[in-house]
Amino acid sequence: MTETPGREKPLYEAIIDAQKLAFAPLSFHAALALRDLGILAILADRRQEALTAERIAELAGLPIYGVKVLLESGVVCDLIALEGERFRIRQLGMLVLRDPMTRVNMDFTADVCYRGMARLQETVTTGKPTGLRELGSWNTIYEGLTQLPPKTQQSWLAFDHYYSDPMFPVALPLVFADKPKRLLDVGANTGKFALACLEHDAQVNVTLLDFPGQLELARQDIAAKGHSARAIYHPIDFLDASAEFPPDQDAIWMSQFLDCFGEDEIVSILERARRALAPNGRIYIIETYWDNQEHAAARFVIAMTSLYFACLANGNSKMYRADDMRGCVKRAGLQLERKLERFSNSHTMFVCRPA
Ligand SMILES: C[S@@+](CC[C@H](N)C(=O)[O-])C[C@H]1O[C@@H](n2cnc3c(N)ncnc32)[C@H](O)[C@@H]1O
Repeated sequence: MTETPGREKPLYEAIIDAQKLAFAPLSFHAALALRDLGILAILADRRQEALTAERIAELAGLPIYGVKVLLESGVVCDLIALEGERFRIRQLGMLVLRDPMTRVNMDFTADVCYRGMARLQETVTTGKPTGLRELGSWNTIYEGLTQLPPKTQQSWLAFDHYYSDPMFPVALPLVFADKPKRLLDVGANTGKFALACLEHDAQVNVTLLDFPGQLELARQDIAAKGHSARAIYHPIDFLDASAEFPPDQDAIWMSQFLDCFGEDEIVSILERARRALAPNGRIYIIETYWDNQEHAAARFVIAMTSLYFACLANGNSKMYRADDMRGCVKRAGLQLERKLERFSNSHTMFVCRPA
């Protein structure tokens, strides 16, 4: 892939961008405080009338000094406009307050990544997820997912689900066009896709593969919806290359899963998936490739997510380019039967069969 450099910005704009980077952790916390202390909501609710700092402090029930500090940082960060002595919310402030993607990303950054990310340089030099120490003493974040503090776990799950859930209804007809009777959900997490499959097709049996804690959450949700009879829970550590998958699967589903592993691990997982296929079975790999995005915001979010994988998740995984995954597919003895590029906003589906 060749990146064509765009025209350079004027120097004065680049100087401001450089200062935004220099102060990024501070402006991040200012935006978070403006959001979570209710100041942005106060401004949004009274968008027609600009408010003085004193009035905002009064409405928020906060000391005037801190409110002024936040408001003024919000002004230079373009969240808030200053009109004479009064403040009014701007478009960026509205996005921080109301845009679901921005909220999910800010919560994930604040609750999961923020403290650990200060160890990024150590991660790069050692290849270890050194930031994970801030959350717990596991080798990977996945081992500890169900033991994270509630707010951290909630922000992790919200981030995961935000980028998966809307894709499931688009993917279901594609996967079920082949009428699979046995489907394996590899890295099933809390069972959202497995549950969607069980509700979509009354004939399908689904086996869920993940760590035991995640499977227990899935088991509860699937039982609550009355589908326990067609669900099998198979605890596994995918890093154990000798852990084969349950065989004779018509469809093997891997959604936003392979990005949790390094390339050699991906090849090992795909080889085991290949061996678990029934004669006409297919493997469905769904990923968001950072080099294959329509919108600059999606490309930015996906590329930044690699820093989380490095520093907090496991130290050797990342968001891949489509060609990286194509290479792993080939190494695992599979052929790419179909490639559905951005079949659902940011997601690309590889449909694979044994070569
Ligand atoms: C990013 S989530 C993807 C969840 C879901 N497939 C989706 O589309 O949202 C990755 C899942 O893989 C599981 N996982 C990662 N590494 C694992 C390992 N070594 N053994 C077992 N499960 C693992 C995690 O527990 C998590 O549930």
